[in-house]
Amino acid sequence: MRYDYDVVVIGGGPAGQQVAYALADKKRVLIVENDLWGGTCPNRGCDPKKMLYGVVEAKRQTSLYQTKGLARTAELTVDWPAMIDFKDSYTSKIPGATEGGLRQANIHHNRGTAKLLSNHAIDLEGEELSADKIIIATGAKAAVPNIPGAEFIEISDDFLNEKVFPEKIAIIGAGYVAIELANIAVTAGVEVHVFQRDHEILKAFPAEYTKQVADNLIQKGVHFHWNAHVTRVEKTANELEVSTDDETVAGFKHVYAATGRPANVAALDLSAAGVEMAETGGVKVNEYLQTTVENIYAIGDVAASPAPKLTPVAGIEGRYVAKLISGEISEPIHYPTIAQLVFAGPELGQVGVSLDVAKKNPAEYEIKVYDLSGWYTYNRIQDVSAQTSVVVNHDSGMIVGATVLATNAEELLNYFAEMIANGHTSEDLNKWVPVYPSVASDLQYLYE
Ligand SMILES: Cc1cc2nc3c(=O)[nH]c(=O)nc-3n(C[C@H](O)[C@H](O)[C@H](O)COP(=O)(O)OP(=O)(O)OC[C@H]3O[C@@H](n4cnc5c(N)ncnc54)[C@H](O)[C@@H]3O)c2cc1C
Ligand SMILES: NC(=O)c1ccc[n+]([C@@H]2O[C@H](COP(=O)([O-])OP(=O)(O)OC[C@H]3O[C@@H](n4cnc5c(N)ncnc54)[C@H](O)[C@@H]3O)[C@@H](O)[C@H]2O)c1
Repeated sequence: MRYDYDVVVIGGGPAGQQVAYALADKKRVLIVENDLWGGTCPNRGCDPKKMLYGVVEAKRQTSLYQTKGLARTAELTVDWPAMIDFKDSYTSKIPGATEGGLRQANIHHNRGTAKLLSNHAIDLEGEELSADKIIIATGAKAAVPNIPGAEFIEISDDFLNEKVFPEKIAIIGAGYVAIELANIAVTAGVEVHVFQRDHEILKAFPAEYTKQVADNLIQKGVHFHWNAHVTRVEKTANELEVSTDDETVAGFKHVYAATGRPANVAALDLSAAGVEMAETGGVKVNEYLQTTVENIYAIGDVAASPAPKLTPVAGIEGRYVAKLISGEISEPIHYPTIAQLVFAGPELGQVGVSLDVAKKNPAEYEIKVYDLSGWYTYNRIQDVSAQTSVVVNHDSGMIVGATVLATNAEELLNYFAEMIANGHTSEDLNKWVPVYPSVASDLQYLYE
């Protein structure tokens, strides 16, 4: 049977693009996108978020040097509209540049919403196209609680595009998105209220560290409403009111939902091809990222794979499926060490064996806690609360996990990720001469 394409990729985000580029020279590939080429990460996720984070972090880090040689004659303030313009100067180029890249690589690409018609056919805006293999890479979409007033609730996409200083906002949820947006807003001078249904934030991270993140945000001025089940949002004149079981808080300019990002499958009509969803959410996949239909794969945020939903993971899954399809490999996917980090000023990140796992297996692991404020770099930048907990394997003596809460924690965490992934020991550290003084040269303190 001759199909129109060897491979049709649905979704032009980080996951879908990796497959398309990796197979461009080997297969007849079509990639389709119904919104912004580039997907969530560069248009309305990681990259624009970090543009705003950079601005507010500059403000916070400047304040660390107060009384240490940096005198402030006027208050440093965030100019919200200028900050959003700065972000737009980056994001506005993304869809065009992404499409240009596909064109240059001679990858067939079409705009439109794809819908499955069978296991070998899709409908693209009324046109039927057939393919030997179909890759579902449609990402995830923010969930909005189904409560009275849901029509007034916005999501992170809206926050990142808000041109007017928002004065007072409510955020429902306390996961990654909520904490990162709350930090940006409060540092920019916005009154921020976070409504969380229990008394925990950032559940993927160890509680002793997330408590510190919450305390830092409270110190910056965030109002946490714990055990708060938001029951309705009402509009009064130009303001919004948020009601929970216990209270009503008024005066909000915006109410944002940050209550998770379920798989984006609404338009796909998965059942037409026999593709099933996993009970936990996401498109059900096996260890080859195959869905319940042999020739249809799911990758990135849309897939119910066991890895965290992050851009580098979308890339790994995309490259894996491309190699599988081109016959370069035949083994199940193997995920390397994956570092995760919340940009919360200071940042909280973890990699490798978690503290929870280490605590449950004391015969195997030892946890070493380091007060980083004594390390040269953290003393120099005056981050007096910087800390890391390192998990060491008793038998090998090697570092197998780390949690870091510090300014620019991503740097230290990336070194830990490298050490863990490659099984580096203290002797290996002595084999290179990093720039002195720097975070890398500070690593010697781990073995003193
Ligand atoms: C606010 C925010 C901040 C984030 N920060 C980080 C971070 O700092 N670090 C990190 O690693 N990750 C971060 N993430 C997560 C990261 O953005 C995702 O993990 C990543 O974008 C997943 O890539 P993907 O290709 O699977 O999905 P997406 O990037 O969502 O791409 C899927 C694409 O498919 C398209 N599509 C959907 N349905 C159809 C259809 N039927 N037909 C055609 N096209 C369709 C969509 O329009 C979209 O462009 C963040 C996410 C958010 C929301
Ligand atoms: N720095 C990063 O790498 C980064 C940043 C942002 C997002 N992301 C990715 O995006 C994913 C989605 O982020 P997220 O913050 O939307 O989800 P999340 O799963 O991290 O957090 C969801 C939060 O919403 C709460 N919640 C869920 N349903 C609720 C309801 N009905 N009412 C009240 N609260 C409710 C949960 O208790 C939790 O606090 C993350 O898991 C991560 O993979 C990564």
